[in-house]
Amino acid sequence: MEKIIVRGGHQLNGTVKVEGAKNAVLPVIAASLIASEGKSIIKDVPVLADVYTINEVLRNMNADVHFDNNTVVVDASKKLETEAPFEYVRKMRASVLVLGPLLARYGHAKVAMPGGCAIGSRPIDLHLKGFEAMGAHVHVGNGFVEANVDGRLKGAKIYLDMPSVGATENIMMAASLADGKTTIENCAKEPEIVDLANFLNKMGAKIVGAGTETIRIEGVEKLRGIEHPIIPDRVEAGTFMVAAAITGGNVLIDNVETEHLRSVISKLEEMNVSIKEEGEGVRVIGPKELQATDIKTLPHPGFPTDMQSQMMALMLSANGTSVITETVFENRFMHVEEFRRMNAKMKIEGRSVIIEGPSELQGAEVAATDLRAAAALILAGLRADGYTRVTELKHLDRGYVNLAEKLAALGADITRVNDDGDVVKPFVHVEKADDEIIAELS
Ligand SMILES: CC(=O)N[C@H]1[C@@H](OP(=O)(O)OP(=O)(O)OC[C@H]2O[C@@H](n3ccc(=O)[nH]c3=O)[C@H](O)[C@@H]2O)O[C@H](CO)[C@@H](O)[C@@H]1O
Ligand SMILES: C=C(OP(=O)(O)O)C(=O)O
Repeated sequence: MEKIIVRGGHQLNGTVKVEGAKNAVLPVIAASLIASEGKSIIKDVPVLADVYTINEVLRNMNADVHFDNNTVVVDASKKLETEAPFEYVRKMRASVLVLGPLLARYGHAKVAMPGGCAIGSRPIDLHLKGFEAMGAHVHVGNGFVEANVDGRLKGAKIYLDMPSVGATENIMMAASLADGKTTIENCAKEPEIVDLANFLNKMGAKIVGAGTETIRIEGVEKLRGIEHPIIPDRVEAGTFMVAAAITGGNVLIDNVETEHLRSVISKLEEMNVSIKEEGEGVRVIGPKELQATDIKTLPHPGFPTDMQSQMMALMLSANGTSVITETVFENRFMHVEEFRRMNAKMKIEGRSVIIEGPSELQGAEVAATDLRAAAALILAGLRADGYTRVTELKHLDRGYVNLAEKLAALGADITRVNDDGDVVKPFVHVEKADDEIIAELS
């Protein structure tokens, strides 16, 4: 089993570049299934396990997919299969995002039901209600969800009980090819929704209002492949901001859209971290003493749940009592037990965690419980006394490109090793054939 070994106590200095956003590229690749003509050329794609997984989902449906040089090219113009089996959905919930495009284009889609995961139960009822409102028959049984429609989907007025990112994306993709107008109210406003709408509009869709709480879509008869660059990853950027802050370092983080990170920047500033825009990025300087603060996760533009565990790592080193309240996912505190192994002083009360800082963090063997927890444990390791060994790196590889190597380049004492203690490169090597990589992921 591979692990990352960090020895704390090194200030980070230098420049690091942020990759394209995982949560933007996955829906965009899924949306490329909708193009019945031409190729979709998706640029600035991060080399992540999740990207290989979604590419495999598409290949399995008979689409031609090539991934090289941070570019994914999808040709979905052939007749496609309309099913996604459990082996992919199990690895990555975002596989359900093929439902909307397939249903809209072929009138049929069948995808394994995603189960819960380490952060909560994560149902897809809002996606399905949206499809039903557009005239689809949805059947859930034998571990699959199957949706059918005779002819085209019909435009509809859809109100989401909560602003689900995935439901907004799935419905927006389906409505792009529906007959008539669709309105999605109380929809998600995340930057990744805007990126997907921009991609679809370039393909010929008619979508207005993405980034606000009402999206209006006028369906068109067909969409064609086009070229599109992916927005920078705001969560990776936020993770490096915390890395600079927790080590009292001075790091220029390049390729950052500060507008997407307002809530994170504002909280870091409350903790005495200095953040200044510089060129296409931000310079982050950690203070001598971090100040405690409180955060509550909320849909965008509120504080993102995907930065909750990294901020928890930072709060452990802050002076005073900090409170984190998680409102987006019901169970995203699995990392608390792992932090406790590092001598963290904190307790869970309902949906909140109370952190009495500063904790004298000690290196320990810890296991990543989900993707962001993996990053958070590494961040805590940058500060802790002695060696921290982080296992279960399959979570990390879903969403971070070369995190250990990027931190090492900034001056961290960090390596990734295999069972024999030999230093390993990250699991993905662009020069390898896709099928070799898939074999490693399985
Ligand atoms: C690939 C991707 O983009 N993943 C992101 C996406 O996940 P994802 O799209 O799965 O998250 P949602 O916004 O849909 O989920 C938010 C909340 O709504 C609930 N819900 C959602 C759909 C539904 O039909 N019924 C329902 O009850 C979920 O259980 C959760 O409690 O947004 C999350 C919230 O910002 C992020 O943490 C994830 O990183
Ligand atoms: C929860 C996350 O992703 P996913 O929805 O793909 O599980 C995440 O990116 O932190």
